[in-house]
Amino acid sequence: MKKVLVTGGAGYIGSHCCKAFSRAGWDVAALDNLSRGNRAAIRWGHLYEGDVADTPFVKSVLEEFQPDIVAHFAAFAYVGESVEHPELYYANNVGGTLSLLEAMRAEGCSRLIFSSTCATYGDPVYLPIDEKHPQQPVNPYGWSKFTVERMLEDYAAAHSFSSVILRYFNAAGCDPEGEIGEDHSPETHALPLLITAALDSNAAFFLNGCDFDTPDGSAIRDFIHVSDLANAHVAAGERLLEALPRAEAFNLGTGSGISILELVKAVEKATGRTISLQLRERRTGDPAVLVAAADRACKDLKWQPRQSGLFEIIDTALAWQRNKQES
Ligand SMILES: NC(=O)c1ccc[n+]([C@@H]2O[C@H](COP(=O)([O-])OP(=O)(O)OC[C@H]3O[C@@H](n4cnc5c(N)ncnc54)[C@H](O)[C@@H]3O)[C@@H](O)[C@H]2O)c1
Ligand SMILES: O=c1ccn([C@@H]2O[C@H](COP(=O)(O)OP(=O)(O)O[C@H]3O[C@H](CO)[C@@H](O)[C@H](O)[C@H]3O)[C@@H](O)[C@H]2O)c(=O)[nH]1
Repeated sequence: MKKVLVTGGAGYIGSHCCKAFSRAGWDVAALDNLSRGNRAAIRWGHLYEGDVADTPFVKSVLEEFQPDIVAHFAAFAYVGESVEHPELYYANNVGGTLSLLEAMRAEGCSRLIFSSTCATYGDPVYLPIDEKHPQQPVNPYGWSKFTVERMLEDYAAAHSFSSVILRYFNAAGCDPEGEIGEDHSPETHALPLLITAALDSNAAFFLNGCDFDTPDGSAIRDFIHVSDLANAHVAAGERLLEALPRAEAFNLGTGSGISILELVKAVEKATGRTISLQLRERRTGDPAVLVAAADRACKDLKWQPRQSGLFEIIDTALAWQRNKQES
């Protein structure tokens, strides 16, 4: 049986990937320190509880589980926090990944899927953004992920590492079967906060800037359903088993941009409620528009977003949040 070790497997995207790999017949184990994840999200395979930066621990996990590949999600992932505390991002995202790579090298495991981001591109110089677009991050989070991408290219050249770098646009939505979802504390992402503002009449949604150079003044993002992202990882895993020592990058998005104000209206429509909207300053490090060209993933990974219609994204996220409120 093919085996995948999922770092960050108790987190939002990592847990959905554990489910997708398991469904596809892989033996799955998660490695997570639960700093930002949830034990309840571990439903497919064993949890090795610990830190990716703990090299002896990671080596012992690799030795015991003997994965064919590692899917590396464990990281800090908030743009705003990275601007205020860059040290956390360089330590965990860059330092943690370096420790992981060294543990893998010591144990003879040389295939990795890496969770990267459209935040490595910075402010777009053309749209939609393809993989050849210049990478000029505008926040420390983006720089931390860009640095790891460079590390993976160097490890491919020097140490025969094979990696697939997946640059996600905005992950959203929840498992359509309701088994897992998005559970951050505190939550900072636009869609779950909008749903909370719709369901709870005491909550408001704070719009970060309405003076972007976009048709309605709010930022535009490319929302991709988390289950579509998960399926791309399974395709990447299969490709890695055959791969040459190189680092290949793929964008994962839909190619359609949605403004945050359009998202507000769509959540109001889905819930039948009015959202109390308050304006505040732009968040530092926030590009106006991020929209993907994902043709390379469609061609080489034979991947298509199939569940990323806005209705489906909101519907699955809403079902998850309603269920959480009731339990
Ligand atoms: N959410 C998005 O829209 C998005 C977009 C692009 C890229 N990404 C990337 O995808 C990955 C997953 O994002 P997410 O939204 O699921 O985040 P998340 O915070 O829900 O999950 C991250 C998981 O990693 C764990 N973790 C963090 N540091 C660790 C460490 N040092 N050792 C062990 N475990 C550790 C946390 O406990 C958590 O369970 C991240 O690498 C993120 O940068 C996310
Ligand atoms: O209360 C809020 C929350 C968000 N936003 C705005 O909504 C947009 C989307 O924000 P958010 O949902 O926080 O996503 P991003 O900041 O785009 O970051 C996510 O998407 C990135 C890719 O774009 C990933 O790299 C990150 O890990 C992930 O957190 C941004 O313009 C935010 O300023 C608000 O206006 N109010």
